[in-house]
Amino acid sequence: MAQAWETEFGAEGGLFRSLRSACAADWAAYTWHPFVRGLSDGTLPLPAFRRYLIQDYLFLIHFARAKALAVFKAESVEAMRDKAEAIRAILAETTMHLRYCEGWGIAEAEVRATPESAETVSYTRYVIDRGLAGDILDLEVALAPCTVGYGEVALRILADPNRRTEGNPYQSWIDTYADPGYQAIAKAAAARIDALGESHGGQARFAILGSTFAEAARLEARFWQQGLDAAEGHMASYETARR
Ligand SMILES: Cc1ncc(CN)c(N)n1
Repeated sequence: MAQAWETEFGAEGGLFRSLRSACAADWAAYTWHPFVRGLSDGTLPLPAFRRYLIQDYLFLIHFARAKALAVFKAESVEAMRDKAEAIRAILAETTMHLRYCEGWGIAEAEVRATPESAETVSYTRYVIDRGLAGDILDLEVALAPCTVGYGEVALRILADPNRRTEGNPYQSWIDTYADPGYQAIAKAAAARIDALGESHGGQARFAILGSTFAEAARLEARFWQQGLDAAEGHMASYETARR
């Protein structure tokens, strides 16, 4: 039987699912990364999460810029309106980040002053570049692994038999992406890829679109990995526990 996250996003035969299955190994490495499994069972070392979360705040600011580019490149006024709403949602997402940081005694000004990591720069600027060089479909395909992937990550966590539900320090992170509001955004992003695939020649452009999508999925996996790498001193016992 298919898992919930396999059927929840995009339509059967649509461009989103074709892109996801064309890079199945990269996609699985992203959406069920050891970092994600550590969020689920609550064993992720806190320094790994802290590093990730601060960089993710910076990531979201640049992602909002990429979405603003999607307003510029939009094919219709309706699409512009939807994207404007998506920008509002992505900036609202950062409130969760700031709540965690506040709990650690880290003020927003300090988060903003943190230098971007190579992983943050490479992922965000890659997406912006795909949008600048291409059309709205190239850009939306580069954006989709972010928006849809976290929807899938949350569903995988909810279905995880090892999930820690009591006293999980990462519960509010999980709640943010399992929330019906976020899930609806993720579904709409996958549906948009399907629709643009139809209207903008997705099949004829599949080779380049597939490589953009797979690259973004790999950049997502590296984004988690930077958290684990930053917590190296704490990692030996974590990795032993994961085996
Ligand atoms: C790196 C990354 N990818 C996706 C998301 C979900 N918007 C996020 N917050 N950060």
